[in-house]
Amino acid sequence: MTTQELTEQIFKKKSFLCIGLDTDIDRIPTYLLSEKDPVFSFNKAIIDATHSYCVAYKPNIAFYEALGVSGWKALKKTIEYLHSEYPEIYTIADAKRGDIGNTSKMYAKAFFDDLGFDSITVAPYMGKDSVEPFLDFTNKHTILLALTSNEGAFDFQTKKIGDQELYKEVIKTSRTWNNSENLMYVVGATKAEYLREIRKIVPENFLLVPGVGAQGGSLEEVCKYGLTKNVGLLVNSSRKIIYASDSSNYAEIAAAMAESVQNQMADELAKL
Ligand SMILES: O=C(O)c1cc(=O)[nH]c(=O)n1[C@@H]1O[C@H](COP(=O)(O)O)[C@@H](O)[C@H]1O
Repeated sequence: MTTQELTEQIFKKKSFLCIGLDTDIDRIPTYLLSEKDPVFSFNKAIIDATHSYCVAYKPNIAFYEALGVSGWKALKKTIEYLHSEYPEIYTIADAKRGDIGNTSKMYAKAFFDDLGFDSITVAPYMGKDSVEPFLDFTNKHTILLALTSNEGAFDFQTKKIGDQELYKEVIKTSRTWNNSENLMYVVGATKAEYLREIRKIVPENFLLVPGVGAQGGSLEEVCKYGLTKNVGLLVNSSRKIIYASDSSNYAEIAAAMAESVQNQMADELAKL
């Protein structure tokens, strides 16, 4: 999906919500465990109930890999279901990959070609030749970790090299790489005030902002510093939405939670 198509969907649905499919077999309603593929059943119900309130889904690959072959099958069924039933939805493989060039190329093929995701999260630590194999793909986005939502972000990302913080160096340098127009950046909602500085470097790029909901980030603050005239934000919430209830009407309750976030987003978009 192109950036333009994503932006059109955002204005159409008045939402820049990304729902994280961090589907944990230990947290889904127990009655689903008797089903053939409990993880897919859960995802399908969540997607059917919430798709009109969001523009993107982000399965976190760890939750699927942890289950071995059955987890990978559930992931594949989930992405195929999205492609066939809701092709307008933008998909993010939260895989946080990145390796020497020929290995990155294989990761890119796995997530873009085989699974058909629109985008993937990538760690910048190994530099240009580890990221460019992802950027080679047309109409696919590479979402580079810039300033993450966790406490450990302060261990390295905000440390200065020369006269600027590492996360700024990552963003600035990545803009010189081949096909850098395919880049988006991860910035944690828990560090919303940093968005003011980040927007000076990347006034237009889309940012994936996780950390509202369970991690306590504020949507209002994120919008204050991060929204652009073309929106430029995908705000992710996982646990707060998908585990809003563990009763039999869990999908309905998740939809109500997603709708309330979408309503706040519609208010923010109305201010543009
Ligand atoms: O790349 C990510 O999506 C990510 C980056 C980051 O800085 N912080 C962060 O929480 N995430 C992911 O975003 C999701 C947040 O989940 P919740 O805290 O449950 O909303 C998880 O899948 C995290 O792995």
